[in-house]
Amino acid sequence: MDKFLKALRDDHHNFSKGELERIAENVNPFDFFGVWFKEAIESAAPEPNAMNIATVSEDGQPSSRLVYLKEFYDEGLVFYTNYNSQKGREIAINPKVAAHFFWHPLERQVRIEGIARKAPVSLSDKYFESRPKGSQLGAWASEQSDELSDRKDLILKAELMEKEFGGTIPRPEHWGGYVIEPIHYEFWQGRPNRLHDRICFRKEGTSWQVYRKNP
Ligand SMILES: Cc1cc2nc3c(=O)[nH]c(=O)nc-3n(C[C@H](O)[C@H](O)[C@H](O)COP(=O)(O)O)c2cc1C
Ligand SMILES: Cc1ncc(COP(=O)(O)O)c(C=O)c1O
Repeated sequence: MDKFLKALRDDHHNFSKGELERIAENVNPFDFFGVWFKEAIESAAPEPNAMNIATVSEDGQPSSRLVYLKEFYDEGLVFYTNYNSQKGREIAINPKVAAHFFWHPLERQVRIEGIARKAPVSLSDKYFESRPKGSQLGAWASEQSDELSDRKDLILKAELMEKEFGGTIPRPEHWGGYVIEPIHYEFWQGRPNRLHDRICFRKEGTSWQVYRKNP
């Protein structure tokens, strides 16, 4: 085995930076997520809003990729993307998704399962307007996830779009937000000897069932 990989394999890092005692029954996991997210931003965690999103294809093949969490909306988590992308096409058929955050300096991860729905048009418009012009043109130029035979075509398309629109770039209909409505949360805090804390919330009707899982 490669000696670098061996060094990693042999580094049995003992998680010891925190603990997660039982959370009171009446805590809303969304608010709890907000507290952890704020702490992640305040920590040295790189890209604390980078979240892995997993979707599943029509034939059951999961795939995942990082996106940026851009806002909380109505107790949902919002990210923006191309609706015709692989993830967009998969969500259109099966809106069940999983989201995952890892905040290394805090030795914490959060797992979320939920349902993704397109964000209201007004929210997507507002966010699109706030993006740098280059990224706005990129959203027009990129047929995200489709095969690209030559990068030059992509650059050319962005230049053409710039000429076509001039000043203000409208939001393409195929680009916008998804709001993930969580139905399950897991808050994971690393603990010594692999005896980690895992506190979960499962939605039962309109309330949340809180329970602890074995590490
Ligand atoms: C840190 C990071 C953040 C990203 N954020 C986004 C994002 O917010 N939206 C997006 O469409 N792609 C984002 N990407 C690119 C995606 O990971 C992915 O390559 C792209 O969305 C195409 O995914 P798909 O083909 O599975 O649909 C990001 C990549 C990284 C590494
Ligand atoms: C293709 C793509 N779309 C969207 C985003 C995120 O949105 P924004 O560019 O507005 O930060 C990213 C971030 O890396 C991205 O790579």
